[in-house]
Amino acid sequence: MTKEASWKFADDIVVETTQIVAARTHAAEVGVESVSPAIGSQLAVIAAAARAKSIVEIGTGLGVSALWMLRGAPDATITSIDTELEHQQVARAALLDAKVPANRIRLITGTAGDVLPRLNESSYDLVLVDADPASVIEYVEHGLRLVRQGGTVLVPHALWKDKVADPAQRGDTVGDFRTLIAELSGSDAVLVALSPAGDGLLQVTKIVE
Ligand SMILES: C[S@@+](CC[C@H](N)C(=O)[O-])C[C@H]1O[C@@H](n2cnc3c(N)ncnc32)[C@H](O)[C@@H]1O
Repeated sequence: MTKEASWKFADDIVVETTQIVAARTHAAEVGVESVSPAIGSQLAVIAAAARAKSIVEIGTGLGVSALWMLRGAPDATITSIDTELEHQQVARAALLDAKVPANRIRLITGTAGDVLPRLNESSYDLVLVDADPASVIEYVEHGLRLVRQGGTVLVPHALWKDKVADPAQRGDTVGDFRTLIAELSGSDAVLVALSPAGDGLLQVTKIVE
């Protein structure tokens, strides 16, 4: 068996809810890349294990990652940022359809770079970083400011289409992911794990305030 077969297996065994399947289909139709089923299920497990009550999501998309995180942490409030109002309208409908109470869904339409500085520091259990990859380092810095001690920043696509691990690959996004992973891995302020499922999931838990 190849690694590809194992990754396909990890995606294929996941059972998604009807709302997640619908959101994923809708996202594909409008060309938005949702987290894979294997990553989504991992997000749910992390959210559940953290007993997350407050989540920030950078990059709502059509709601796939939000639906997964709230499946793991059904009591959580999600604050999700996206530049596209149409994406968020579909995501809100999907979350409501999944019985997430309206008062726990806070969707902010805007640029993450403008919105993140306005959020309170050390106030969130989880921050998911999944918007424009050119700003991933900036968003993770914000994420680590926003999570409480013991909180976790999650970065899907951290292996960026298998390019991060390939020394022959160059480019700003690849370089930024390499820098991010290397710098965080050498930091005493966080615990870091890089899961190779899907397109990679970087998990960064803040252990020092
Ligand atoms: C990869 S998609 C998010 C997918 C979503 N997390 C999921 O798995 O269902 C990236 C989203 O980030 C949004 N986006 C791009 N640049 C942004 C920015 N500067 N600030 C906020 N959102 C941004 C896009 O509109 C898009 O909906």
